[in-house]
Amino acid sequence: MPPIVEIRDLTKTYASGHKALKAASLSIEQGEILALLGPNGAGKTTLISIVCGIVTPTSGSVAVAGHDVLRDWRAARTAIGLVPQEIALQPFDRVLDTVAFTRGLFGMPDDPALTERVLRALSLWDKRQARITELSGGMKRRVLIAKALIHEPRVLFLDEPTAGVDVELRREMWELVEELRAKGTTIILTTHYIEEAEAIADRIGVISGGEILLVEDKAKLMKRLGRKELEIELRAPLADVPASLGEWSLELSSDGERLTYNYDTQGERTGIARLLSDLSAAGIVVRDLRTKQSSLEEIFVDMVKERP
Ligand SMILES: Nc1ncnc2c1ncn2[C@@H]1O[C@H](COP(=O)(O)OP(=O)(O)OP(=O)(O)O)[C@@H](O)[C@H]1O
Repeated sequence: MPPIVEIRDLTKTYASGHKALKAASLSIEQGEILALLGPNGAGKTTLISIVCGIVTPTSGSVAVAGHDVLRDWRAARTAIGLVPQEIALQPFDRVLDTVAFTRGLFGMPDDPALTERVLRALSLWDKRQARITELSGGMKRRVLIAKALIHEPRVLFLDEPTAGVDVELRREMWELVEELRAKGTTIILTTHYIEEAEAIADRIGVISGGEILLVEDKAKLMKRLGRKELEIELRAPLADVPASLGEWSLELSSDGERLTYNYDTQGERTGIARLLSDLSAAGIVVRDLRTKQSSLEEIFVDMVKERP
């Protein structure tokens, strides 16, 4: 199946001269949940805004459900729902009208049964006659989601859906995202919360300084997260790693006093017992051992730190 969203060599230079995106490319498969992780100012909102037709790209192309977002913008827009970061709602409108009106904006006839389904799914049905101003922040955010879903988009963009929301509501949102995906909706969310990406995404994309640094299957990334380091402190410094230990791919510190062994915690065996016996057979005396696990957070921070 062709990707539902195809982003190719997308760049955006704002009028200020700021390069918010530098040749970003990304393919999003139908039915997946992709989390875009990145620090403030990385270019996440710019990327989403271009896909949704709110910002014009400087160069590159984006197609949604096979429709170019510039040439064929109407068809592309119909395939997309966007839940923006900022809560922008008319304070005195009623919940039901706000949501139903949005469907009209897409040139679609009113569908009271669908409106009820969407509002019920978001626990807003009891509040349908409330004015926006009478709602809590979390409820307002759910109204934004209802507005984004009411024209039955195939792709839903959530720009930091749980920023400033309490833990309980955050979990409710995650469940909702999972339900939508089960119905076949493709979901792209941006987030600062690594645990959010871990909890719900199928794939994780890391963006920093306008570049997509990595897009990887979460399970694979978790495997990488599962890597551990064993630091072996030696009684006497080594000039080189002996050839008999070649199979272990050990790294020797520049002062020759430490060896580092990387291993996969999810593998059946770590090999540490055999490594220690091989070290002893090579006449190497170990003074101390330390293990260190790299977390997704560390991987993320390291990747992002290397960029300007
Ligand atoms: N309209 C604009 N004019 C000029 N610069 C802009 C404009 N919009 C965004 N930028 C700049 O582009 C860069 C990327 O911004 P963007 O909002 O895409 O980042 P982000 O990854 O969504 O950040 P955050 O996590 O803070 O929401 C930032 O440096 C921002 O200041």
